Amino acid sequence: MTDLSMPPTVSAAGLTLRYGSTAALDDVSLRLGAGVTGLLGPNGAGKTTLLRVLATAVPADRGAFTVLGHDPSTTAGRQNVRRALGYLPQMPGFHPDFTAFAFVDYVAILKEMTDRAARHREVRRVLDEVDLGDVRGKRIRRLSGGMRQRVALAAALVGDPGFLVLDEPTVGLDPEQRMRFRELIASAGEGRTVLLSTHQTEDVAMLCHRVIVMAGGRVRFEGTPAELTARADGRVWSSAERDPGARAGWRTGTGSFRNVGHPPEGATLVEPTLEDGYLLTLDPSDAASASSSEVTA
Ligand SMILES: Nc1ncnc2c1ncn2[C@@H]1O[C@H](COP(=O)(O)OP(=O)(O)OP(=O)(O)O)[C@@H](O)[C@H]1O
Repeated sequence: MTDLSMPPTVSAAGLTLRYGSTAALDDVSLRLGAGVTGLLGPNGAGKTTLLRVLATAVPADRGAFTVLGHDPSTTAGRQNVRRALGYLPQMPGFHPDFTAFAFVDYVAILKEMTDRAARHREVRRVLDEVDLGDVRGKRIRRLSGGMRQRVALAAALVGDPGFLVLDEPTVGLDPEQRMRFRELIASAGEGRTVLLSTHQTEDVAMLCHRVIVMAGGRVRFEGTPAELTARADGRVWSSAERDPGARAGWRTGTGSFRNVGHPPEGATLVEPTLEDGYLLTLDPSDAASASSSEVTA
């Protein structure tokens, strides 16, 4: 479990990054501890930008952060952050003619593993860890989408980094592959800090200890998945017809409507999901939600 009474492994304060008039990051502060933290937000919320800043791929205009005590504002500190880091970017750029082994080996060379025998042992170890030991000699273009994502995860795991940054790793995977990937992320989160950006609220509900919601470059919520779900307590109800007062409402498989918003007097309340809490947190017209989702950390 993430225990934030322990010193955080990653700590950021006031991160701000603008692209022209767009604030991709607007005064973002956060603390991450061991375990998997989910990062949710709509398209353009700033998730990828935050991950790229924390992975030292792009510098912030303002603000500061540390990873496992290393401060990337100096050259030496940045090098130490990179050594402590595994990064699975949104579009892992692998050459399709590489074999899985050759690609991960290439990443290991970039990670300064100069001893060939030790490096090859490490490449075999991480490929075994993601269950690709049997296909390590196969060319990447002959692997399925799920296997390619596992190759990218293996590359991120080279050197056993203490901080793992995963940018939408389950996008485009079928349910079975996604489930397999969840297992791998969960085991990767044992004893290390993982920040997982995703559009899948299910991923967050099933595997994260903590969740951060971003929108418009700002952190809108930070807490546990149960706390995010609880934001929709008393806000989801069923009805025979679509309730015109609902923020969202749809007919379910049973024929009744499921509504999210402010229920009318006497409504039949139903159990909320994490997705309901997430949607209400994002709703700018929802005053109750907006005020209590303010993050002070
Ligand atoms: N290199 C760039 N140049 C200009 N604008 C950018 C650049 N990178 C990001 N942005 C803008 O910054 C904002 C945040 O983008 P970002 O990719 O971080 O969002 P996101 O939450 O990861 O979105 P998605 O879920 O679609 O990946 C968006 O408005 C985006 O258009």
